[in-house]
Amino acid sequence: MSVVKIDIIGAPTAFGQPKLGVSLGPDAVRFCGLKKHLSELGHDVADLGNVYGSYRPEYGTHDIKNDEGLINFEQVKDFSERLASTVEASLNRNHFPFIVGGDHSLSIGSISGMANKYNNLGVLWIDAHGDINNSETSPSGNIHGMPLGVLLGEGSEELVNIHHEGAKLKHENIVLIGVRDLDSGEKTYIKEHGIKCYTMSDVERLGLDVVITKSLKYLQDCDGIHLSLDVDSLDPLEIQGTGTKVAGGIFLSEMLIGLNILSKTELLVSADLVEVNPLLDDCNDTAEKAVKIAEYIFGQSQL
Ligand SMILES: NC(=[NH2+])NCCC[C@H](N)C(=O)O
Ligand SMILES: [Mn+2]
Ligand SMILES: [Mn+2]
Repeated sequence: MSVVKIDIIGAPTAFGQPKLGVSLGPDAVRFCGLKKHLSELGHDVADLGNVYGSYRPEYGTHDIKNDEGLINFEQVKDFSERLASTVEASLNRNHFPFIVGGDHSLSIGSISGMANKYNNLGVLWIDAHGDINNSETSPSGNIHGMPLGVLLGEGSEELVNIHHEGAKLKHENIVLIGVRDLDSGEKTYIKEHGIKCYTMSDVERLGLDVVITKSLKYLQDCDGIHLSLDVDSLDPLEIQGTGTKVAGGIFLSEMLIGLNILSKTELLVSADLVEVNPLLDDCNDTAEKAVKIAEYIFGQSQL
């Protein structure tokens, strides 16, 4: 990757899911030297601090469901608006917004913030989950299981219209990678809309390097690519500190091979790194690994 101006944007939201601690993710990752490590790769790195909405996640409000069954709806909406504005401002300075979470509902805000500049944005979604539910298909009401659904224009209109009206992504511009725990409504949705999907079995069969190479080819006509990486895509044997672990995931060594390939494309314009929860972690080990992942996104290599 050529040298970029990286804006680290902390997105300490926890409203998209029920477990305390994920709002501490951005600081846990900072404590492992995120800024220093990215700077050592030659990039010009600024840490913009954390984005806060009007509600503070550490006080915990995981009990309010709206009429559509969405939990913490007002909080997620409010946070997403703020994050979208911060991301857009970063883009307007021609910087690379690097959003560190926080739960995965934050991608509603981050990707909405990209959509004014990129009207043909590609997304690589590396995750154990599809996060493509909507108010109808969600088994839980947790909005971190719905960001892709929202960005594709499904479900709650108020969430769909965040930052500006309408869907922010096209079905043909999304690639799901490493998924192994899809809800039945998600499976139907993916098939009906022909969404490109490399399941965990595909990753095992082909290798993550081949999967990423194929994905980049598939997205080659996009005007930019956003990476959204949920740390629960990794195997729980290596990643303790995250809220919805699923066995049989990607190992860190393989993730780094894939990211090394990704880092070579000039189309990569923004990224989210989400779901690090230090309260579920073992001595901040997951945050350490998240920093390693961040380094490889920005061009680190073993030699
Ligand atoms: N970003 C995540 N970890 N998402 C987990 C989602 C789990 C489940 N599919 C749900 O919708 O509730
Ligand atoms: Mn996940
Ligand atoms: Mn996710």
